[in-house]
Amino acid sequence: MQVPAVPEESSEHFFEGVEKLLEVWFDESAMPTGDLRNITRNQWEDLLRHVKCEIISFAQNEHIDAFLLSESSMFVSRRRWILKTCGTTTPLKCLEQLLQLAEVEGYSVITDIFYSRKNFTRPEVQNSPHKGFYEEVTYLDSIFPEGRSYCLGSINQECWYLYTFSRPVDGTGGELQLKQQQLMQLPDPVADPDQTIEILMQQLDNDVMALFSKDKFATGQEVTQSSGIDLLLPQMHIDDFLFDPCGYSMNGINANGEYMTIHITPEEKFSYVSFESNVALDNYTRLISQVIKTFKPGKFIVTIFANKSSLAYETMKELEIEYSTLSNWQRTDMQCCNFPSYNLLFAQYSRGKSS
Ligand SMILES: C[S@+](CC[C@H](N)C(=O)[O-])C[C@H]1O[C@@H](n2cnc3c(N)ncnc32)[C@H](O)[C@@H]1O
Repeated sequence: MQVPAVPEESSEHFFEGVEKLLEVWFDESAMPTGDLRNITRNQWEDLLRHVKCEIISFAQNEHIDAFLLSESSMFVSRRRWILKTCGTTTPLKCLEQLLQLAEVEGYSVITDIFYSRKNFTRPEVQNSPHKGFYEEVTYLDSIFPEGRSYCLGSINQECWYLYTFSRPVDGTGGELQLKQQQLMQLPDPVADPDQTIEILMQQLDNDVMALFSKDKFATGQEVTQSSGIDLLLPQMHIDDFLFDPCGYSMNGINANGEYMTIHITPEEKFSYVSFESNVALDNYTRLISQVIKTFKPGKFIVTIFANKSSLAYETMKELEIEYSTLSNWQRTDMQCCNFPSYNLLFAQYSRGKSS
């Protein structure tokens, strides 16, 4: 596979590892036989032209299609679409085409949308409508007038932006449908996994980052095994890619339709690693520790979205113990938010001076 060359944003080499993450869920009640996976590869390629990225690899199972992109990943399941792209890509620009393609599948109502990203390292090199969060919100508001936008963390230092809209659960379908289901003893229609953890890491260990380069390994598969990425969630079927001269991306999918995805920008001056998964665990503390031990960041952000209220709070309590004042980690921020159908944990850590 011929991967396009990294776009030069200025004479000094720089790559923005920080991704823009877009997740859209469609209402299936009007079209129970609808399926976003009927959208063809050509249609996805056409849609991704608006984003300015390309498909470089593909894997699937009976629940989920996983595309590895020249700038990160796209996951397609029956009624949920996820696009994660880095660099100077423009993911919001494909939204209107996505809605048209979904409508052909019978999906005309969105139940949830999440758009999120960490603050960029170099916002000035981004393209419209991603030149700033206000511009992104204005663009999203023109499509989803009821969306809400938030900033977690410190607006003048490290932060994480979120734009979200959830269709209210009211008599127009949600609550009524649920009551009818309970009366008829039908299973909950929301069978798809409904939690997402992201760990966004920076200032990574040089020796670990040196692994993700063509100097050390020829293929993604070799570096997946040597780095220990294959041990993080062992049930995942992995599709990986090692960029030339450096850089790494992987998608993992399992038999339950859950996914994981890791993207690595190893260049020392702007090193960045992201880990994301919707794997259902009762508590994420062990997974977080394993990811941190694998990549050895100098600072990281954790976000957990879950519609099970206990999950975010339990993990929050344990994180407080694991990364307490007794360890070398300093918690710079921690916030917990209740949204209409989800709870969100946001926590930010950096290594203490002594470590
Ligand atoms: C696509 S990967 C992973 C991006 C991801 N968002 C992350 O976490 O950093 C980006 C890394 O691959 C390198 N790279 C090499 N060739 C590339 C290409 N054709 N397109 C994008 N990145 C490339 C970049 O310099 C960077 O280190």
